[in-house]
Amino acid sequence: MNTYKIAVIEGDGIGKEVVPAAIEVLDTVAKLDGSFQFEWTYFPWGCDYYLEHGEMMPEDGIETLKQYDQIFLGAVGMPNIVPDHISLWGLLIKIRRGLKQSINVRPAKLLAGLESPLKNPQNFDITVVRENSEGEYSDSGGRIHNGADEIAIQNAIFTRKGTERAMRYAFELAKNSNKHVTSATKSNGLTYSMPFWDEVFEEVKKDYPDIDTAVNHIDALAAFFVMKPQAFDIIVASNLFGDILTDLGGAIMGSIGIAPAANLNIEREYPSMFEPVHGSAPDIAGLGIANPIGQIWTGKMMLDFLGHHEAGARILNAIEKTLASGIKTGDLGGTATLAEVKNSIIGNL
Ligand SMILES: NC(=O)C1=CN([C@@H]2O[C@H](COP(=O)(O)OP(=O)(O)OC[C@H]3O[C@@H](n4cnc5c(N)ncnc54)[C@H](O)[C@@H]3O)[C@@H](O)[C@H]2O)C=CC1
Ligand SMILES: CC(=O)C(=O)O
Ligand SMILES: [K+]
Ligand SMILES: [Mn+2]
Repeated sequence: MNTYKIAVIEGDGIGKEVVPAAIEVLDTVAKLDGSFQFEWTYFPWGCDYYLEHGEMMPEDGIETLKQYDQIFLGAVGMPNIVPDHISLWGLLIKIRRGLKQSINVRPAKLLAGLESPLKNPQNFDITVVRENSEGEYSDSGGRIHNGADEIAIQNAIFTRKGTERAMRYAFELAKNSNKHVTSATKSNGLTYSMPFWDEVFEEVKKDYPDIDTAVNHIDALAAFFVMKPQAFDIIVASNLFGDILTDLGGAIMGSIGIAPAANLNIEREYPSMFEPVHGSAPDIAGLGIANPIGQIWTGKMMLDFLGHHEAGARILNAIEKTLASGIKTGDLGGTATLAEVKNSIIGNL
């Protein structure tokens, strides 16, 4: 019997609701499978912790996390109490970088039983490979002067290593699944980073002569997500472009509340972190009405990463069955509670 030691960080807002629900689902599927089990260790890190301790996680938090196989996280952020850049850089982004989770994989596909807000959604099935360690998410810059003279500078960092790594990951995914790769650029507006991005893409694609490629500016790409999402397979995008595009990916599925994600340490040197696309949703936190599917599907991605593809497929099937039977939370136009959706998924397992 394999025992996986998982560090659990529920975080803030609806993270505290959707994570326990997903853990119940994962424990159920483990029992049914019989070949593995989870050992969950909870860390109370987040904005409440910050109010008490003045930091989002302890100083040795990254070292602590290294002792676990994987990390299962909900969401971080309570913007009315802690400024978002402090909470995210103090926990979420600190872990992504500290544990070299350089790739963020975010699928978006039409699920059975779900109505897309698109009028005519074809059977789209997209995987966004988001560069997760650098790019526009940067703490390089500064603010000087006050009032009318005030200046803010935010640098974007693009290294050859990081750029190439994300692109190669996308091409490898495409190679193994007979798909094509689209690069998200904006080299008409950004004069250094995105021309560099385009050059690296041209170089990397030479190593994959059998894989079809396309290059789209991110603005047009966003429009195509609405008009013809079926045109895409694998998309490789910078940190910020991938961030924005994957909320849109959630939206065209039906809700960002169902969109899953995986922050991968592809070298498997440190734990990876599995957390859904959505944030802490302060507007609905504590009401028991959040959609747990994003977190549950994220659990499926963790199972896939651990090599339990059959157990993972079971979860997605159970999710689709629940949706097809009309049990949906408010974000999907339904009236079910979080608990009702979770219990239905467990029943379908
Ligand atoms: N990875 C993370 O931990 C992320 C954290 N955040 C943080 O979350 C906080 C709120 O950010 P927002 O921009 O409002 O984004 P958000 O994703 O938390 O919420 C956007 C909208 O989607 C809805 N929503 C999100 N997840 C849902 C779910 N599972 N079920 C039903 N409805 C859901 C919310 O109710 C809200 O109306 C901020 O502090 C932000 O920094 C935002 C995005 C990612
Ligand atoms: C912070 C955020 O929105 C994300 O990483 O998806
Ligand atoms: K999240
Ligand atoms: Mn985001």
